[in-house]
Amino acid sequence: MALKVLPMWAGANQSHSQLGASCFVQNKKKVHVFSSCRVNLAKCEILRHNNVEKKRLMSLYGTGSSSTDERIDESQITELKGFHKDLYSLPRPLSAVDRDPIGSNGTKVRVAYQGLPGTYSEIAALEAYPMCKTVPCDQIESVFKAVELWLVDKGVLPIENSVGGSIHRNYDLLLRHRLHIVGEVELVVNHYLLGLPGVRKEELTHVLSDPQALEQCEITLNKLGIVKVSTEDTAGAAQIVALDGIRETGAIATLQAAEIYGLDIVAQTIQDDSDNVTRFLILAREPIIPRIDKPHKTSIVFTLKEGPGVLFKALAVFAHRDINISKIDSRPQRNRPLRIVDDSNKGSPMYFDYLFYIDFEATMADPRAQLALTHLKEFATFLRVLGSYPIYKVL
Ligand SMILES: O=C(O)C(=O)C[C@]1(C(=O)O)C=C[C@@H](O)C=C1
Repeated sequence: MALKVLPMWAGANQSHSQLGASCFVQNKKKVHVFSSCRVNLAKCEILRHNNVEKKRLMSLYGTGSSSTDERIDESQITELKGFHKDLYSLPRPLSAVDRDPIGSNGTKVRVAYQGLPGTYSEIAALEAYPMCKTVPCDQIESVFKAVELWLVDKGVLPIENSVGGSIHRNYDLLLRHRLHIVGEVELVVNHYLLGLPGVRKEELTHVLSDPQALEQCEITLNKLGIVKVSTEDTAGAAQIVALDGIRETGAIATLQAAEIYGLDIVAQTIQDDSDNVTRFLILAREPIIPRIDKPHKTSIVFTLKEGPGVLFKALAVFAHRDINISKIDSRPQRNRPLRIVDDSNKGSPMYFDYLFYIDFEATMADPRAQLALTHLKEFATFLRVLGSYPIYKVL
């Protein structure tokens, strides 16, 4: 078999693992990631095709499995983790491939998202890479694993909403994994109330949806006196309504979900705030080379030593260099250890009083940003750059 090495590794050591990994990606045309039982029916043909390829690659790289299951499940992900182990301990070359993640059409890029087809996350993936192949995952954790294990190129993560604020469990995942933020997308989220064909709003007693979506429609739903029930994602809610066939149960989901699962639109724009915007991050294995010809932002997370005025000092490192801070968030961690991965991808539990997340408007290629972070390190007990990426602008 002819090995084709990805340009990403040019100039780096061409170890067996690197060649293996490159080959793995090059040959793996179609992938699908599920860690448990929810299979996306619309993608079954991909699974069938992929299984043959997967078995061939696994036996080729000594990770052989004779499983007849067509899905890539948790045990296979564990096997593949061993296979990629060496890769993680190597120095990370910067990627020039991804110089312009948002704006290029993203042909052949495979982007993982949580949920079934028709979620807002899938729409965000297509906004970032209009021609990409979207890959549904049953859990947000599987999105991270899919990127880490080279099953896909990118992952999409909802991170904050104009009504609900930061999605803290997703921020925690950023720390537990060692992926890099390479882009962001801001999506205007218009929620639709969906029901079985012919159902009227007055008939609905229960509504299913993702917890964030339910929160964004809380006032409207309370007025209607409808009982809210959480599901994994909005499209999953639509699928349950379609499969269960209970007239009294509706779903809050996208217009796309109504079409995919054959539901009627009972009401539209049902969010409490008409300017309902969710911000998504695009994650990748490698950081991008920050450009200086486009406005960028950098996301960091840090913890501080105890003492009076330390947060003031931390913010001053940016103010002194005229760097605008576009977001600041803190997260108490007092009694809860957080498993944090370091550069060698080894995880260790750490206790913090507070984690501070900051987005500032400069790239890591900007000397002002480098000086600010060097200064911050003087009193930070922990500091990680999550990524430098172009600021999303609505055209
Ligand atoms: O369930 C979905 O459709 C998602 O993409 C997730 C999600 C979120 O968790 O914030 C994304 C956008 C909306 O804010 C509602 C739900």
